[in-house]
Amino acid sequence: MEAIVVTTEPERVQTLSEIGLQHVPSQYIQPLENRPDKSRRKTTDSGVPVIDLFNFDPKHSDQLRHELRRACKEWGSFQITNHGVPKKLLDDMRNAGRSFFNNWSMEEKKKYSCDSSSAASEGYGSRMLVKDDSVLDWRDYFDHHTLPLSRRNPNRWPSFYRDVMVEYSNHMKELALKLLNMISESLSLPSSFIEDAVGEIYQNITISYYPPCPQPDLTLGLQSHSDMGAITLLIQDDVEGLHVLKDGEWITVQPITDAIVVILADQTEIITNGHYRSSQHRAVTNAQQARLSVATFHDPAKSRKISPAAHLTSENCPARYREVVYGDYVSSWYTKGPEGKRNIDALLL
Ligand SMILES: O=C(O)CCC(=O)C(=O)O
Ligand SMILES: [Fe+2]
Repeated sequence: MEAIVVTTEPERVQTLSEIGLQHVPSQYIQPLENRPDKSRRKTTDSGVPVIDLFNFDPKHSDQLRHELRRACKEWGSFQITNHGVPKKLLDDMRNAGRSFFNNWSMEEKKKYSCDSSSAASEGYGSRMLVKDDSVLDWRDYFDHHTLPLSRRNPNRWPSFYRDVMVEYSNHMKELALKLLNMISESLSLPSSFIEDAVGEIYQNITISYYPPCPQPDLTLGLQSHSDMGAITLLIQDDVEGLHVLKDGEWITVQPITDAIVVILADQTEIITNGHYRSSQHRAVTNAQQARLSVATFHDPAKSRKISPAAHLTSENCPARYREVVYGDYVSSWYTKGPEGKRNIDALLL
């Protein structure tokens, strides 16, 4: 007998927030061990590294490779300044997201709804995973398929920000490739090594909107995970909420208006044979203010095979990860859920 699948449109978190609930619905309550526990959160110590890129001036490249090496080894995430992306473009992108989430009616927004029954579908949604027994994130988002051009269809995006999105996509791709090249060099690999291993870049841009939450201590804006692809470039507004895990402690990534947060993702960990680790991160909520971030993901094609660089393996340092077809990795992430870094751990030899 064929199963009957009821696909009711899921509730948007913004609606729950705006009707003024005192208590969040039970599906949003995290198990005790995942709740943001303030006593375990360091805020005073040195935060994630902030690296000045000096607009890629070759005068600074030795120093830069050194700083990148440290940040990638010890953190897997860092902030960059003087990255060459116009500050106005960062603001335009944030303002585009704010206008959509704050100024559009729910009816207008829902015209752009993603297909909630399939993973990673483009558009406006709330639920990230396909499985429906997982705790829900206190987040709404709008995902855009931006690259390669064959999967870009700006008609699926609100017309008022199409030009901004295209310009932002171009700048982020260029920056991501420059960073991957420097990251390769920082491991004494040929400069294009990671870029070549990843192949054609698949880029998605996700605007995340975290409405105020009446019970921030019980919920997460986005559960703990590492990103699946190669490298993520993220901008946030001035509301704190992004945490990265470092030596068992959750560290707040302090908002810096003109900086871009770089997050190494799982395929970079595999390619570098674990010399560089992907960063485990999460977003928390707060009761007062909505928070907005824009994450740009750079991933391999689904058919791409990813494996550790031969240069980084030897008799003393054998390959630590099994080769994986990227599309299989993505399917397992969406069906099992990220649960921290469980997916990449499953590839460990
Ligand atoms: O909103 C944030 O700061 C984090 C977003 C994120 O980690 C993601 O979309 O993968
Ligand atoms: Fe992420």
